[in-house]
Amino acid sequence: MNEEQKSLLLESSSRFLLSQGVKVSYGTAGFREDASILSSTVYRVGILAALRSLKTQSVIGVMITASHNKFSDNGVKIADPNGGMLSQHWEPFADKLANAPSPQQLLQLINEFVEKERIPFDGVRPAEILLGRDTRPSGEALPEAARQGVTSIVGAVASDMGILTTPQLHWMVRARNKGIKVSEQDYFEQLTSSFRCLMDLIPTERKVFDGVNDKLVVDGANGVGGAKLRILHNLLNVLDMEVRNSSEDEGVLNDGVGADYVQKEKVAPRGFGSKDAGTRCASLDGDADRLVYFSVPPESNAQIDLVDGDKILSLFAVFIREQLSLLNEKEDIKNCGKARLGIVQTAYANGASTNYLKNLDLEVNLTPTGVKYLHEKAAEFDIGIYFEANGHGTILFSESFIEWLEVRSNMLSSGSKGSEAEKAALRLLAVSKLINQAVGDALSGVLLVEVILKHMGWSIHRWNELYIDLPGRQLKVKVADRTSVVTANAETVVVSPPGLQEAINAETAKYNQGRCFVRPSGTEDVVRVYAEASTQEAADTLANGVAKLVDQFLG
Ligand SMILES: CC(=O)N[C@H]1[C@@H](OP(=O)(O)O)O[C@H](CO)[C@@H](O)[C@@H]1O
Ligand SMILES: [Mg+2]
Repeated sequence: MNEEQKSLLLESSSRFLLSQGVKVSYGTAGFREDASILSSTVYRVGILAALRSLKTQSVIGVMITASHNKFSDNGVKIADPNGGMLSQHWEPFADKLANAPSPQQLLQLINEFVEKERIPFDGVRPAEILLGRDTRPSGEALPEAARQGVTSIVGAVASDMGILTTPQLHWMVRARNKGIKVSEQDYFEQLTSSFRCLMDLIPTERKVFDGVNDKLVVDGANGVGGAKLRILHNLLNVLDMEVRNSSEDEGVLNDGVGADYVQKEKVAPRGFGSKDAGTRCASLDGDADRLVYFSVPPESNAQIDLVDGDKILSLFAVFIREQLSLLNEKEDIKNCGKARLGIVQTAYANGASTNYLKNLDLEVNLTPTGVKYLHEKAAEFDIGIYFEANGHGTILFSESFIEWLEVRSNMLSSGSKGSEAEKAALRLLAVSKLINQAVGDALSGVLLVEVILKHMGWSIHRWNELYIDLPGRQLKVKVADRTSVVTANAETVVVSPPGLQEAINAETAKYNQGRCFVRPSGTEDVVRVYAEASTQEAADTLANGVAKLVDQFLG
């Protein structure tokens, strides 16, 4: 770094001093804190993004959101060149940068990192950053802090893309680096055209819908997703859809609404009740990267029927598998049998979903919690489908498989127009354009679920009956130091403290179909306990028993 660069950094960072006593961490999904203390963090993430852009010589994204956290929080995360999460390799530097106590120490850190990573400054393409934010009022001022961070690197440019869902921003970064147009209109255009293509390819004999009514009602968590879904709905003009909880005029963001609340509490969000009994309902989270479905029972105090991320994954897997087997039926393209379809879940996936998928002869992989791990694993397959139980997930298509599909669909259409194999190839191509290839995206997820249900002729109840969830319970245990819990085998086994896993095993063995694991949360200061068993009562007792063990070993 030359002297001009150093003095620019010193000068601008003196305007964003760290609040006293604040220690932030990049965590599972970026920095999240009370919005009032975030401007220095966002400023520093601006610097980080510009450095990442120089290093990768690509466009980088900065998204200001705290997803499902409470209204008064906000947060910031980075989208890497392919639209995915920030490389894990850079996370320790992100932590150090955000916590550097003074401008001088900040400068020293940056200088050392630039040397170590050999970040090029001269004679290279200047850094370019896309900024996005959700609808939180605290997000109005924060993009300016990010912009000042970005422009404290000489020549760097920040483009403010305005209010977006997290997946829209990730989509734009990915598209920009592939040389594709990146406006919000382009995003909507890609989603609507691929959705229409899938609708046109629905087999005519299946167009009968076995549900009582075909209407979908969506809970927008009073966040950014509801308003965007309304736009999409108007553009499509073919879906019978009502969007509720779509802005702060209707209620507080994430307060008794949203996918996180619905999935964790297993209750209907505010604004939904027995009047919706039997109707297909869905819920987005605060920044619209998670999606769950549910239906409300007629009795007002009964539990909702939750159709979670595992079941969305299963629906997608059934559909993709059907298309691959249609392709296989065509004698001359048996090669597609080589297409590797992989499923990726975490240990939180309901055991019944994993059994169901394995019984379909699918390869199921487990990774640690956090989308960055699932995404990485799914990218190893020709088609990789990943979902967390909480509704964050997507379907990844490898570049080579897409090329193969394009060639095949062209060959097929010259030979046998309108064959089943050709339609299957076209459907898979349309899915690859509809479903977000960068991150889980509730808007594209809703459209894909809706069109697959129509394709299958399934109601939400038929879909929910793919398998019956095993009763489960999740608990949080507050301990002195959660980092003293060390796990292995995709977080299913505790290796430290010694003796804890043996005690968990002994407890779990007492229960029919018992399964239990514990791990330190990456976003909250707690150890999480997850238990499953053949009855709800047994799952509850197992979870409570293991929570006590955690307390005894670590309390
Ligand atoms: C059990 C659970 O839902 N864990 C969530 C939660 O992570 P924890 O590390 O468990 O706090 O937040 C992550 C980020 O949103 C999400 O990826 C993950 O699935
Ligand atoms: Mg989210």
